Amino acid sequence: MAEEEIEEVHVGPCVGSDAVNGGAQPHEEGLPRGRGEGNMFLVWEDLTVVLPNFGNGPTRRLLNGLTGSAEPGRIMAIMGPSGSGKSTLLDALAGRLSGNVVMMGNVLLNGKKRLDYGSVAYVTQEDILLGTLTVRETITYSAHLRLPSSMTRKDIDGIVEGTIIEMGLQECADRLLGNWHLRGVSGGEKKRLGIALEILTRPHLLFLDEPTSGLDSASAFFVIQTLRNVSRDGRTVISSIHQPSSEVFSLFDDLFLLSGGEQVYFGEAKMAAKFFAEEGFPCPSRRNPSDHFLRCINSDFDVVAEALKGSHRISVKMFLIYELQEFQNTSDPLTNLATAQIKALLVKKYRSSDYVAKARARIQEISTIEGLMIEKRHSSEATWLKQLSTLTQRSFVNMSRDLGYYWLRIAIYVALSICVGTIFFNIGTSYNAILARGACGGFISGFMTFMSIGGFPSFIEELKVFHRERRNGHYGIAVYILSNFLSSFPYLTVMSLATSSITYYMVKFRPGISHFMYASLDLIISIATVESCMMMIASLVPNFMMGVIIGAGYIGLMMMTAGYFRLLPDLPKIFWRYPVSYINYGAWALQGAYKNDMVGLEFDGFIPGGPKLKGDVVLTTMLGIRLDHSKWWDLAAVIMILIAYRLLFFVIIKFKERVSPLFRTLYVKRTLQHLKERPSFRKTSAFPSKRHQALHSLSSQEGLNSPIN
Ligand SMILES: Nc1ncnc2c1ncn2[C@@H]1O[C@H](COP(=O)(O)OP(=O)(O)OP(=O)(O)O)[C@@H](O)[C@H]1O
Repeated sequence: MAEEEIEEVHVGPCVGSDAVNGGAQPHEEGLPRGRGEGNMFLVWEDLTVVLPNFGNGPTRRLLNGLTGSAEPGRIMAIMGPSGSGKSTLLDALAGRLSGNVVMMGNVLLNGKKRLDYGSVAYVTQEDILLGTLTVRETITYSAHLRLPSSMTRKDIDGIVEGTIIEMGLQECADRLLGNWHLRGVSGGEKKRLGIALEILTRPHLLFLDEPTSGLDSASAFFVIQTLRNVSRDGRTVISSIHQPSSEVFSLFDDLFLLSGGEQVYFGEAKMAAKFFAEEGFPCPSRRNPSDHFLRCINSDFDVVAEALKGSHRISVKMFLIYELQEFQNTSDPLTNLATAQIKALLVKKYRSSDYVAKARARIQEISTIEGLMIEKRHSSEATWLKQLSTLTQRSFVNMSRDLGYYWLRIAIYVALSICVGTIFFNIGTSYNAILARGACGGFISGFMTFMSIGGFPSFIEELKVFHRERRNGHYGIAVYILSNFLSSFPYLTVMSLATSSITYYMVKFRPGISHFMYASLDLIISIATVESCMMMIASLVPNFMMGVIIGAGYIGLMMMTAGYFRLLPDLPKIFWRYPVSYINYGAWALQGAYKNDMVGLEFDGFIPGGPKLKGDVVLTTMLGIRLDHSKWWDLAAVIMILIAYRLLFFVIIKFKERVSPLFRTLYVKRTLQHLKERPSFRKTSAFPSKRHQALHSLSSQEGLNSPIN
């Protein structure tokens, strides 16, 4: 039976088709084709994505009336030339479209408009990973973060090892991924790791954006074969792929072929060659089918040919012309047609072909499969406490291995402290020492905390991982904030203790262990506050350079109004004194440090041998410090500002997550209104059917992804 089908498929003698799967269809192999626990049937109908232009220019259709479906037990390739809309289609199906584009049409999961994808995973093109961890550590931490807390460590280790073997990562399992100062694993290994992280929890629906880009053909084959195995486990796998080899192509069950946002073909991958042959473009012998399809529909070839025809200067160009001519003359009846024409012809032919009828029938069948309940669940099943301990541990390890996070700063702190110690050495209690003590305190609580900005680049890297994991629903914001604080605290303690012990004993501030402890605590909290402030800024401006500039400006402002460069009572009352100096952690930290050092001390008077000046008097009259509250209140104020910054980080992220859908709804409404007013924006669909029109009107009534009328 399978062989008969191969005969039917191989109209064009392309190489590679079914070389691996032997032409058997998964549903014939008894794979899930119907209702079942966790099975995910995805249907998209008349899917259009537009990039609105509210000016006079035309609105761009990135995708135009696409219809298709994906089923459990099968792996689908989304193929097309560069810029044809592969990533946009994946994003639309996964509900990840960027804010500036608008989607119309329906995406139905198990017959229902998607409310929550539950166990859905998305592997992006970009590798966002912590370079300081090994492959095994990365998978292990991810497993502990997401797998049920009821699982034993042994069970989790078993799953981790299984995943490492499944993705062929054994050889590099104990190598670091690598960052700016660590040489790490190869790009292909990182790609495989990215996939490993997503298949770890066996998601029911898996999207992958070009998982084989940058891989050699053997690795690409290996990756797609693994994904095919995942699909055979009853999972639905959809992957965009650029130009697979014939061996890789033959691993796919279904193919969705795109060109310029138009649907050229949707159906079984092995039938695509037959479709092309039937429409007059058979795949020549010894040509890779995917190469043939892309050559037929990639209109960039026209541009290249045009550009080359006028030029005879370089032999390479001549060679390319020859290649093109050879392709046009010898391959098949497509001969002298421009690829733009071939593409238009194929799009038109496909719409009236049997393949559409077959696909439509299957989509209808899928839609009648009783809507399976998709539980609204998170992709993590670990308890909050387990997530907190795992994240804290992972972050701590990352900080310990990333030179730029703390170690470099600790070294600079030590060096600067020695400089401060020598400059203000044994400062004493002379009249002149009053201002010197003030200056020294101002420098330590100002510049030493300012240096925390140096950890910003490393923090931004960590934040990227947080955003990726957050988007995939691995854990909440609060657990991340707390884990970041806990993991950084030991480093802050080392940094502050090193600074205060060197400066304290060299400068000879107020003696006594309690005074030393207060000075250290004041510094720890101040540095933690600056770090929290940078965290808040990073949540607003995730761009590295912008973040550093804005952060430096903000902290500079805080230094200026802390009470050293201009005494607090002398600050202009409006704005600078009230409220800026009151919400300034530096002002409170400096007041606490001055009180800690000077209350109880006695200084020489202006006239040698004259009456001594009490520290309290010096503080109030010369340094503008109010003594109506103790130094502990000052410390409490800094702690409150620290908490406020962390809360602000939480609120900003939550606000962005909650409010952006509202803005998006408004944007969609405005776009639809705009398009309604443009008669030129006509609806085209590969599958014009009464059913999807009915669905459209339904979705309009429900205020869903409304179509254009
Ligand atoms: N958010 C967006 N804003 C503006 N243009 C966009 C947006 N998303 C996609 N596009 C445009 O839509 C077209 C298709 O992009 P897409 O990334 O989906 O193509 P692709 O087939 O995945 O390309 P490649 O193979 O090169 O990754 C491109 O011209 C791209 O510039």
